[in-house]
Amino acid sequence: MALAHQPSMWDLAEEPALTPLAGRVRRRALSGGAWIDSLPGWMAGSEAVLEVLLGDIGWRADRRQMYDREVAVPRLLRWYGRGEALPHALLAEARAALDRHYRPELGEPFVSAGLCLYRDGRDSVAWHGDRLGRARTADTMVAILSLGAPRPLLLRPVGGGPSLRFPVGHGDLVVMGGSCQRTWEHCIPKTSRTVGPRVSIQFRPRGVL
Ligand SMILES: O=C(O)CCC(=O)C(=O)O
Ligand SMILES: [Fe+2]
Repeated sequence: MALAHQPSMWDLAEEPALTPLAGRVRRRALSGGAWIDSLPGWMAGSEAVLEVLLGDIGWRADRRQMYDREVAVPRLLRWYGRGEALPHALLAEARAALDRHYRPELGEPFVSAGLCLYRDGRDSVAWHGDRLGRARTADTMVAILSLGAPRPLLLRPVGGGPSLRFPVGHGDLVVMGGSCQRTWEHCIPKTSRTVGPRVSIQFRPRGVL
């Protein structure tokens, strides 16, 4: 894929590696039984992993019906279901590390990995909760590893209220938990700034979409 991509000075030199989660993840309680965990720079040297993901891993340009016309989804997608090999060994390690850290609280493993590629500032995801599946009625977790150019992940309570802003890129981790998918919404807004590509990897338990 021919994407103008300027490797970042941040993490070019390092070998990619995950840093520990225990004792370093910070939790912020939100209203309505939701919470968000964050660990900036969870994956060090993530530029090398980004390079692999920006290659030909089967990215799909989806289209969806909007009223009477079909429009392009403004980002590329690649979905990895249970048992499907992930495109970089460190992503499998990331899922295993999340599983070890969160299993006592979550009670089940993270199984799927949904990848989104935001090619530039025109790519985005509109306000939504991941509540097509079980998260519509039950508490769960969605863990997001972000690689590449930071973009703000915004969260706001369903029904309105001020939004929170988490800039995510370069190996940062955020985990949305508790009732977050049904009592809060999240989005990645478009920006007119010049930004490089960002890839987000969302790890979800079975039946959470
Ligand atoms: O890019 C992100 O970090 C968020 C993506 C997202 O919310 C989704 O695919 O459901
Ligand atoms: Fe989402």
